[in-house]
Amino acid sequence: MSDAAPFSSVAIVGLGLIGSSVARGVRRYMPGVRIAAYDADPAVRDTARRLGLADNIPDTAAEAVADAALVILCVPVGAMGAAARDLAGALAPHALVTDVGGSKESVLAALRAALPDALIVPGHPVAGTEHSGPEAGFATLFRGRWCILTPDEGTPDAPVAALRAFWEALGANVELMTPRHHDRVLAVTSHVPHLIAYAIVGTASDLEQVTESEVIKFSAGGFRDFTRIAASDPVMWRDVFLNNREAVLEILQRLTEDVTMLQRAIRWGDGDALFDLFTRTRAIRRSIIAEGQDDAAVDFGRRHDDSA
Ligand SMILES: NC(=O)c1ccc[n+]([C@@H]2O[C@H](COP(=O)([O-])OP(=O)(O)OC[C@H]3O[C@@H](n4cnc5c(N)ncnc54)[C@H](O)[C@@H]3O)[C@@H](O)[C@H]2O)c1
Ligand SMILES: O=C(O)C(=O)C[C@]1(C(=O)O)C=C[C@@H](O)C=C1
Repeated sequence: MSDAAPFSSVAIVGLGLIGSSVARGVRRYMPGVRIAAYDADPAVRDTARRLGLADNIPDTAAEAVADAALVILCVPVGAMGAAARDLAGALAPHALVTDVGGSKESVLAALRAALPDALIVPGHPVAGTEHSGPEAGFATLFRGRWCILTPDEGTPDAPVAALRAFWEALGANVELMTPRHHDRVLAVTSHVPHLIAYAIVGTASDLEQVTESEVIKFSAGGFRDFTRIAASDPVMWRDVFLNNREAVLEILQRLTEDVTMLQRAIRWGDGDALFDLFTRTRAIRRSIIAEGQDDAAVDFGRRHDDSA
């Protein structure tokens, strides 16, 4: 185990974009930490073995987690319960169980129900791409990104500190919040934006007056950016919406009111209302960049820079 590594052995369950990025990150930033991994899909296990993502990739989840000090569930949020049930009775004593799911309240409930005696500290690295699968991951995915942990109030400090140190070793900045607050924040910053992208790309492809070839031909700029988001994994996003229903519906209601306001401004030629809103939104974009959080370009560089 390297000096900095907070866990001597980790088991990763689910070897898609996020699981394979964690595996690559552990190899690069915590050399010496033993990695075991499992994926329910045999083809993914084969690919992961070929890529050398872990020291051991057995054919059952129970074997993968048997000796792990940290178990990280990296499966779609709707599969968390099933993945956790596969581990029941197989966890090492004192193992810490965490996850990377994009919604937290329902995931925590599913993990608790499946593993009532386990020490669980849920997590969510707010970093990703529109790609999925074991070949899409890269070691630097979490660098400079936030990772949100949502421990219970009663959780002892030591495991939370160890998990914080783990994500920091992968390059992330860590913040703690309640699962409920997480779900409300992410509904605004991630979930509804994805829904809007899915909706506009679906609308464009349904338009009768504009042919599909025109949509493709003229998809520069704005629409093209939406198509990147709308190419994100259908299973992952179906599960996120079904598991963060309440917060997403609340934000959608607010959005609908704001869109109606814009409709009215356009109809009545209220240029000031449009100008004021667009000025405010431009300022938000600029403050995100000033905080170093915009990095389509940086990310592109990272992915191409990443030899792992
Ligand atoms: N993609 C992103 O941008 C992103 C970012 C942050 C967090 N997340 C979260 O990470 C999780 C994984 O997302 P991803 O993008 O890596 O998805 P992915 O589709 O790339 O990988 C998911 C993997 O989980 C496996 N799997 C499904 N059910 C399983 C089970 N019961 N047991 C074992 N393996 C199982 C699948 O075979 C697949 O290989 C999701 O919960 C998602 O919300 C995703
Ligand atoms: O950059 C992207 O492609 C993402 O969609 C990443 C993104 C996000 O919305 O910011 C997507 C889902 C997550 O759970 C966390 C991060």
